[in-house]
Amino acid sequence: MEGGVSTMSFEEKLNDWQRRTAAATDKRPERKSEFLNHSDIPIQRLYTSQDSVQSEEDYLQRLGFPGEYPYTRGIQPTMYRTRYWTMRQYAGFGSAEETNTRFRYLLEQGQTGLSTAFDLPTQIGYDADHPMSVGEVGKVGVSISSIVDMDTLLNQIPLDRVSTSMTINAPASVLLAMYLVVAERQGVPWQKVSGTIQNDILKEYVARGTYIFPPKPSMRLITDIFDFCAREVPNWNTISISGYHIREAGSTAVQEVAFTLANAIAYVEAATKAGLQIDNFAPRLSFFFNAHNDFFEEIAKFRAARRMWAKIMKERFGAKNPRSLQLRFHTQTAGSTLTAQQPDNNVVRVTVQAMAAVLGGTQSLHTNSRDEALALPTEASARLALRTQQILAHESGLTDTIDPLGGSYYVEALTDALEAKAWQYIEYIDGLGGAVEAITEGYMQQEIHRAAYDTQQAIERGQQVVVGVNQFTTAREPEPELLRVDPQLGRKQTESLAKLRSERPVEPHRRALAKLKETAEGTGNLMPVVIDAVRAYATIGEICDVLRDVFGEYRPSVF
Ligand SMILES: C[C@H](C(=O)O)C(=O)SCCNC(=O)CCNC(=O)[C@H](O)C(C)(C)COP(=O)(O)OP(=O)(O)OC[C@H]1O[C@@H](n2cnc3c(N)ncnc32)[C@H](O)[C@@H]1OP(=O)(O)O
Repeated sequence: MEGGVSTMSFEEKLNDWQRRTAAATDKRPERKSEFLNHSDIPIQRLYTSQDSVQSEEDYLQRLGFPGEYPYTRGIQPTMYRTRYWTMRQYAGFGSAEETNTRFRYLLEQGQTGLSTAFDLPTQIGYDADHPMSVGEVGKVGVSISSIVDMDTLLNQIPLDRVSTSMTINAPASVLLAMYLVVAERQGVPWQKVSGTIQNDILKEYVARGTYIFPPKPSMRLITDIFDFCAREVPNWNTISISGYHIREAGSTAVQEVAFTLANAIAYVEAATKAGLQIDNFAPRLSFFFNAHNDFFEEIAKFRAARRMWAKIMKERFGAKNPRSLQLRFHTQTAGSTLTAQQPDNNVVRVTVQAMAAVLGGTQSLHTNSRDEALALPTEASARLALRTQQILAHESGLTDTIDPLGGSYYVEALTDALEAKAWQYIEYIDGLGGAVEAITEGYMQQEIHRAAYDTQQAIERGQQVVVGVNQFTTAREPEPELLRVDPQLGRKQTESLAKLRSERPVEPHRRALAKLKETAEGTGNLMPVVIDAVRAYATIGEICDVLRDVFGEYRPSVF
């Protein structure tokens, strides 16, 4: 020290602080000997400029400006200053009529997009009157067997103004066909229709389970949709490549990003191999991520995923259209973190998770309802979940500047760390021959199971606190009011299907299914023939049965 002015460099001062602090912890130890997040990334005591952006050049390379490559700070130049994310609550139960009522209620309450939950029979391509459907009709979502149900579901919903997401995978082409036929009946041109189908079969094999066909024909169905929509339904998001379910199955945040992007690479490869031009279909690929509990890790995850996708599309696939490089994603708060105990605590969890999604730059958001660990949400709890988003958008100030946590020493360091670890997985999966191979061998499944097991152990040992479950428990609380699905629905749907089958014109129906079979056996695009089958009142079960006959069914190995 000379004249009171320190001559120590920043680094020396920092090292000095580290030494002094470490010495102090000898007397008063920190809560844990090591702070590791769920992805096994060590969390330092302190982050400084040394861990973050190093220079203006480094900033331009790694962060860039919003709306510009590599999109770390967001895909839109103005983000929420121009338009909030779409508030898109996942909803559906019972009959098409009941779900239509819920849809219209949510829109009246200020929701800005729709998202459809289908029941299990619909998701695996069985009609409501199939023996496999008994006991499941309308349970986890709405029951849709034919265009008649779809017409009711979308009654008085203006399809040229409201965008609709449909969580449908193996039979995605059938539900998309139904949606387009309803639009046609409403007089809305397909050019004006917008929405998303999940259509992500690879994660069904890995984590979610509603597959029908083996990988090869499934990839064909998906590629056919990319191709058809690029020409006929240009505003339709043809796939929602989902890390959400991978995370719900117990993966880490790093695995969620890595496996999702590995699956996305497989879809792009399948489509380019089928002769599609990358910049024709890539702008309509979309993503779906989980917003879990670790606030900063989640924000970093979204930012890392965006940067990685931009690099993958530019460097690996040579995409030129900026829209092909932009990772656009929907987020849902983590269902697996909701607890049946003390359900009001879930409102707090959901708020924190939703904040992470917003600070991570999501395009669309579902906030879970407080009672979802117990049943499908009641109207009141669905409204509260929507209000949570509205409060974040309109009251919190989170939306007034772009990427408010950009430049945070910690968030930037964590973004880099997540990215580095996710690339390691992607390289490993490339080495196995890609995502389809990795899934067939059970690699992703085993990695997820290992992470899920570790979490469960940590919770059971009390190392990971779940408020109200393994700490801060209370005596039993009163049961909240729950939504119950009409137990008579299966019978009612069976009756209406019998009526449809007896009233529809026989010949067009027969011809449409014969044409579908012929096309499935050949190589033509399946979308136009599925649409014709829907127009001829073929049901989802009938269409999927034709495809089952030609394609066979997927039987998973046990991992
Ligand atoms: C758990 C459960 C289960 O397992 O069953 C599930 O799966 S539930 C799964 C539920 N899944 C979902 O709900 C998936 C939802 N996904 C989507 O909505 C989509 O795929 C999405 C993520 C791309 C979001 O699409 P979106 O239409 O809501 O939002 P977008 O961001 O595309 O915005 C709509 C239009 O506004 C434009 N726009 C947006 N923000 C700005 C801005 N700041 N400045 C200028 N323009 C803007 C966009 O470019 C776009 O126009 P243009 O189009 O012209 O560019």
